[in-house]
Amino acid sequence: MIHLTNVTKTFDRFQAIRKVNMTVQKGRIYGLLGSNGAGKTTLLKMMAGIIRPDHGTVLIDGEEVWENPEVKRRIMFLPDHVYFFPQTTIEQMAAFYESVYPSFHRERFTRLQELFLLDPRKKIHQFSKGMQRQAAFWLAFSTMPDVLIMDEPLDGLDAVVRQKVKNIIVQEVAEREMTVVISSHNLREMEDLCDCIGILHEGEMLFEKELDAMKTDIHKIQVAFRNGIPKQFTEQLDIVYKEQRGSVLLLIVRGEKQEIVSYIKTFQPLIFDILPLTLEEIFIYEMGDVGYAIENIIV
Ligand SMILES: Nc1ncnc2c1ncn2[C@@H]1O[C@H](COP(=O)(O)OP(=O)(O)OP(=O)(O)O)[C@@H](O)[C@H]1O
Repeated sequence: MIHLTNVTKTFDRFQAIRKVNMTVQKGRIYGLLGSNGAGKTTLLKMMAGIIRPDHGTVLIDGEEVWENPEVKRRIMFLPDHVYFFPQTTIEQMAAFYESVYPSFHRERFTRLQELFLLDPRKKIHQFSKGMQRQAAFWLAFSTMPDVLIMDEPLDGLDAVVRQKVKNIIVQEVAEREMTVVISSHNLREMEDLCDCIGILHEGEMLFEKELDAMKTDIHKIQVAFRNGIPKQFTEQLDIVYKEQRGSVLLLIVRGEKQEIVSYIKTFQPLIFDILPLTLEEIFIYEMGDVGYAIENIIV
């Protein structure tokens, strides 16, 4: 389990992370979302023991990560820009990983070659960007990490490789309860992959929730009435966003679906649709709630 308590990080005088609490259960896939500059990379680097927090604790299975080689051997961090030693081949990097990570699995490394289709004897800097990222995944999966932390990891991979990588992640989580933290701006992909979502904004955790619970708690509603919108109609709704288009009222509403349906039906609407929100829409409206401009974004 990963557990962050009151984590704060300041660069010069700029507070990039403010009192963040975050929990990732073992064997779960946690999606860390946030606007540009929200602090995702900074937070992931603290989780991986690369940056030291100014205050607060970052624990993995109860142990502090910072300057703790025992814990760090069980973690694999994939940064947004992958790095290899200059002039090395995948095979040479594998030998290095083998010397550093006791869990490195030689057989698995050989087996994964069928999936990644890269020449392990070729210098990595001669590969394309996407191929270098594939090499990073190949090496990472070969170390059999207990905790995999990834910063926008699938960017630059083609659709086939993306699917292969996602399949391996899901399989590793199911088979040996690997714990995964992943940051991405591709919310559709996160929606498929993650069990739990945390939204970071200006260095603060807005909220973290199970994805399923998040989706059953917020709804998109289209409603129209024969003689215009009744006066008290919106009074008892927890409205996140409201827009009127002609006679149709578009609403984003929080709450339990059945209660909302029963309430709206008492006003005998002419048109009434209630739809779940995608993760992308939830993100947009949650960000709207904290002052991100979201006018005319509804579809
Ligand atoms: N080494 C550093 N020195 C000074 N400021 C930094 C440093 N690293 C990050 N920051 C600042 O901290 C804030 C958070 O940056 P971070 O890279 O963590 O954001 P992010 O959520 O990963 O953004 P993006 O989605 O754009 O990649 C930004 O304002 C950034 O300028």
